[in-house]
Amino acid sequence: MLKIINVTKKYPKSEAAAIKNVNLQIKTGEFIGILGRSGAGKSTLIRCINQLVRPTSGEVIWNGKNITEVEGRELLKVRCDIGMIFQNYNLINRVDVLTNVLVGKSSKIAFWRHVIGVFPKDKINQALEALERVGIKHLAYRRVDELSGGQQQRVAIARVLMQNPKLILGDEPVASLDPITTIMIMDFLKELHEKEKITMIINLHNVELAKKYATRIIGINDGQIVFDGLPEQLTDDIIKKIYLSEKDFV
Ligand SMILES: Nc1ncnc2c1ncn2[C@@H]1O[C@H](COP(=O)(O)OP(=O)(O)OP(=O)(O)O)[C@@H](O)[C@H]1O
Repeated sequence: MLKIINVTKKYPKSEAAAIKNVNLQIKTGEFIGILGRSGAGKSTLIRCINQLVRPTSGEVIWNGKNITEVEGRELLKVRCDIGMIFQNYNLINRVDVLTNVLVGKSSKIAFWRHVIGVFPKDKINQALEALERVGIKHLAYRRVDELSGGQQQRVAIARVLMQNPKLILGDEPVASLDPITTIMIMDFLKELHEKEKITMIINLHNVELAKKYATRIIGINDGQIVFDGLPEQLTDDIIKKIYLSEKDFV
């Protein structure tokens, strides 16, 4: 489904690469938890998958095609297949939940179509259905900035579901949530993964969460993969290998 071949990303003006020669193969139906300390390169890695960050070198093969140079409509199609949820939800504040589900943040045209009231009825019904699936249809006409963090993350998930994604990327989607809401959101992602066979690649700060939900864990340290295995293989020594940096020993 997804192959990451020798991917390196070096941001302009930074001395070191954020990720270095990363190689990964992800199969349909996996639930991947990515672990690593702050700055290890987790966000960069998942953003290289949907091309929000363009790799400096290497290839990202999505369903047989190298997407590192894909642009325009073709890139939009890839981003439809690969939904993404974020720590800060990435919603349009001051507008209602339904509008947020109907339009992506990047889709200004879709936003104006809504403002002038020309969204097709079937799209509205589809959005309401997505909200029902995440359990917040009753909030459809509330402004998103009046909702709790957990409710806002559900709106973001409903928006992604509108795309019928084959893969969902999560960039620390529960990092801003309290423990109970975290479990509710992670349970919901697991349910989507199991019932709808959506592949998940989720960055997580918390080892226990990764062990509980992921079918495979990838550990990144200093831009490189230092562990790739099953949750039960995550021993204390491996956790140290993921979280301790060479700089800690200097
Ligand atoms: N846009 C950018 N420009 C320059 N450097 C960047 C940029 N984004 C990230 N970096 C650097 O790349 C490295 C990896 O960052 P990244 O955000 O991928 O790590 P992370 O593991 O997701 O960290 P966190 O858990 O704190 O979000 C860091 O050294 C960071 O400072």
